[in-house]
Parts: sequence; C-alpha cells; structure tokens
Amino acid sequence: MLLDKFGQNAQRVEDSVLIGCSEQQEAWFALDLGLDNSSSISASQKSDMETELKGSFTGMRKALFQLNKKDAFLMFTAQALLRWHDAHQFCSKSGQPTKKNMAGSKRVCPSNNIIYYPQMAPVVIILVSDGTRCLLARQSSFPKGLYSALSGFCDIGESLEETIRREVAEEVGLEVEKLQYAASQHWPFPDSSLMIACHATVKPGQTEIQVNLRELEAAAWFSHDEVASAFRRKGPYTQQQNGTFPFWLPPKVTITHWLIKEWVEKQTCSSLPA
Ligand SMILES: NC(=O)C1=CN([C@@H]2O[C@H](COP(=O)(O)OP(=O)(O)OC[C@H]3O[C@@H](n4cnc5c(N)ncnc54)[C@H](OP(=O)(O)O)[C@@H]3O)[C@@H](O)[C@H]2O)C=CC1
Ligand SMILES: [Mg+2]
Repeated sequence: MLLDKFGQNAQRVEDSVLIGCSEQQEAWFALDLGLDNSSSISASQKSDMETELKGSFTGMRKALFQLNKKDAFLMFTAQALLRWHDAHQFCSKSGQPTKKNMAGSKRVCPSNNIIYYPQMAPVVIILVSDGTRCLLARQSSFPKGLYSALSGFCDIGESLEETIRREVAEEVGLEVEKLQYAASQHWPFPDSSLMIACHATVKPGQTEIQVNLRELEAAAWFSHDEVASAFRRKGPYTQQQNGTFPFWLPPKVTITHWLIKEWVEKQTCSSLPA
C-alpha cells in the first residue's frame, strides 16, 4: 500500500472517513495526507507520491473546473467530513478528546457520552428574474469577471422564504414577489453548507437595484442572450486587450450553474412560438 511506503500508514487509516461506495459495494474512504502540515510529509515525499499516483496535487477550488459531477461530489463529502473531524477533536463541555467512530459519521466524548454529529449551515441561493432578465452579482473575492446568483446564510429562527426575502432586500434592495424551489447541493467551502436554490421574481416595474457595497462588489440585470453566450464561452477567462475581463459563470458542478442554466432554458422555451 502506498501509505506503507511513506511510513504514514496506521494513524492516517485510523483517521479516514467513509464517503460512499462503488456499484460493486466497495467502500470508499477519504484521508487527509496532511500536505499543508509541514511536519507531516516532506516536499520530496509529496513529489514521490505524485509520481507513484501518476498525477499531481491541486487546490480543490481549481479542481472544480476539471472534475465530473460524481467525483466533485465525492470531493465535497471528503473535504466537509475531514475538516469537521479536524475541528472537533475536543468535547466543548468537558474539554476531553473526542473519539471518531469507524465510519467517521460522528464523534463521542468518552467522559460524558455526548455525541457530536457533523453539522452544516443552510444557505439560500436565489436567481432573481424580472420576467426577461436575471440578476447576477459578484463579491470582491470572486475571480475577475465571474458573476453568480445572490446567496446568504439562514439566520436562527428564519424560514427559507424569510431568508430569501431578507437577503434580496439587504443585498440589492428589491422586493421578492414569487418564489420557486429549484434544487439543493452540499457545499464544503469554507465550511459545510446545504445550498438551497430557488428562482424568485420581482414585481413588474420594480427593478431598480441598490447594491449593498459592504456585501457585493457589483450587481446587474443580464439578458437571456448575454447569459446564454456566457455559457457557450470557453475559458480561460483572462484579461482582454481592452483591459476588461470576460463575463463568465460558475463551473458546471455548482448549483448556481444549474440554477442559471435552468432559467436560460425556461426563457428559451417561453420565447418559442406556440
Ligand atoms: N455552490 C455554489 O454555487 C455557491 C456557494 N456559495 C456559498 O454560500 C455561502 C454563503 O454565501 P454569502 O453570500 O457569502 O453569505 P451572506 O450573504 O450571508 O454573507 C456572508 C456573511 O454572513 C455572516 N454569516 C452568517 N451566518 C454565517 C455562517 N453560518 N457562517 C459564516 N458566515 C455567516 C458572516 O458575516 P459576519 O462576518 O459579519 O459575521 C459572513 O461574512 C458561502 O460560503 C459560499 O461559499 C455561494 C454562492 C454560490
Ligand atoms: Mg450574500
């Protein structure tokens, strides 16, 4: 086994977590090699591992552009679970070390039997439309030219509907009229979130945006054609000769991509002659 070769075997396997199984019912486990932790694996061991595995280690956000949906979802589960275990080594009541169960689905404090389960925060993702255009926004931390749908964490005590109305009002100053659930996705960055995606419409004529610059760098209405051509455009999305960056949308494995794609397809259908 590869880990034996690098003297990393026992503890790494002990800390691994179950993330799924193949169609032949083989269990899939994920483990953290501790590449970020300098005391753990040396640079030369890392490069030897890359040679042995015939690949190279890459940042997970970068990998989003290369992975298919199935592998991306495995990576999401692995990242979320391994990070949760790493951050929950101690019981918050007794201060004693907690113990992982074999699958990695929970941790227990042996001194008081309190069980800790992995947690995730509900987040809404909302594609606001005025009937013909959709509203996209960007945060200053996004790569240049990338626009996404509005999003926000649910506060304690709120329903999803209340979160959606509050986030749209807070971020762009618009009043949501109708809502429709679209899809959901587990999202591991920076911590586990359950992304709940919805379409929303605003009242006709009430489309003037007031961008909250504390939360967003920019927000604007985009036409069906602008969005459809952004989907057709292939990367890399580098600076153009005139100094601007091309308008592009989140990668295929994100729920935002599906949500915006669904809107484009619905618009295309509704503009076809009956
Ligand atoms: N998969 C996808 O397609 C997408 C995923 N996302 C994810 O959705 C998440 C939320 O989006 P965003 O628009 O930034 O959210 P918000 O608009 O709610 O703004 C983020 C701020 O909310 C506060 N906050 C409230 N609850 C939490 C919590 N549980 N964890 C962290 N911060 C919290 C923090 O403010 P303060 O610092 O004042 O405490 C934080 O800075 C992000 O993590 C992002 O990665 C977003 C878009 C697309
Ligand atoms: Mg937000």
